[in-house]
Amino acid sequence: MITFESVTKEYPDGTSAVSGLDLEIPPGKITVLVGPSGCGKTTSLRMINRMIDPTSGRVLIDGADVAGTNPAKLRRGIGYVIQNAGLFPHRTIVDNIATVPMLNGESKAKSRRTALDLLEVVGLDPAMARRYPTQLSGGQQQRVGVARALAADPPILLMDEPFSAVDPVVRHNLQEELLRLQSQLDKTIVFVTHDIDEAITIGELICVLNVGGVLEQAASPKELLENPANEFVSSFVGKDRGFRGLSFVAANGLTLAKPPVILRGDALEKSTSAWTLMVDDKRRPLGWLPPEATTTDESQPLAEGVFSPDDSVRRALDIAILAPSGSAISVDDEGVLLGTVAAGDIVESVRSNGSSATVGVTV
Ligand SMILES: Nc1ncnc2c1ncn2[C@@H]1O[C@H](COP(=O)(O)OP(=O)(O)OP(=O)(O)O)[C@@H](O)[C@H]1O
Repeated sequence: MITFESVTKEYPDGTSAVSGLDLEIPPGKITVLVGPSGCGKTTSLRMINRMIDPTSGRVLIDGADVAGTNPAKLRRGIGYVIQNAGLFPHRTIVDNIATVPMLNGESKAKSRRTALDLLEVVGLDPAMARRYPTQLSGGQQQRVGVARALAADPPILLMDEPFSAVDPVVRHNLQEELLRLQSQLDKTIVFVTHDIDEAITIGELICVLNVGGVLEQAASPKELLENPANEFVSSFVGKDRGFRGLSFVAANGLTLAKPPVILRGDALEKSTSAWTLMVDDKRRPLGWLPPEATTTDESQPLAEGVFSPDDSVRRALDIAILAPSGSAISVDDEGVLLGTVAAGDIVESVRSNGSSATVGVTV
């Protein structure tokens, strides 16, 4: 548990970066500090590892005031990841990652073995170990940054806009990767971003800060979308919070229809006015056949994907909107067809169960 007790930070020029921050950051979860530029996110984060000391108030880790711990020692137990990874340019990837274990007294050989293992953990080919940072893409460097922060196996990980410098696709992959890692590692992660979408994707607790380091709301993503505490939070969360709220509604309650189905290889007996789903011999969906199709060669691949009952209504609606047929296909764990649901029926289902902002309803 990381606790901020009435923490204030005023810089020597009089800037009030954080004022009277009271916050409890739970262990083993991802807590996101989010807010507009200059609201004191980085300042708050850096007060945890004493890169910055508060002007008044206390930051406690498991009840102990960090002010009583030697900063260098403190930082070796707290991983730190920043934008652009901040790798040492003249060290190879393996040596970048091995730095902290070596500082902690591990032998070079053992530290390098740890580093190679971590490359795999963060999804990088160990063959990259001998390269230098500039020989990696931005996303790969960011993964190395995460591996380096994990190298001493610290219980706490501080991440300051770690994925901001990469393109949206890589960013999405890195977010997914972080969630996958966290499901195995259970670290206490404090993550700074100015992007509310990123906060909602990865955060278990989201702390919305206003300029001057004022905490406007600390809540789960679902709670934040459902009940923004005030005007500032609701405008920061965005106008489409109703749609985003569907991320927290399970798709398992949607009523599925049985679409017309044709087996791959079978001849079309008669043309139909409806979209027909082509399946394989195990009833796994392969593609949509347009109305009036005369041959299965006209089938359109399922580029938009399929959803499972464990997915969210948002995912189902997204698929339905993108699908040429206007319907989303649901499959079981083996990829076998369960049924389909049209975009309009998804919306109707949500509406009849209350507005989508009333997340948590089972449709
Ligand atoms: N060393 C400093 N001296 C004076 N003022 C500073 C210093 N560092 C930060 N500030 C100011 O403190 C306020 C909070 O800065 P901070 O970097 O914590 O914000 P942030 O929310 O992380 O912003 P961003 O999203 O733009 O990175 C800002 O007004 C900033 O200009």
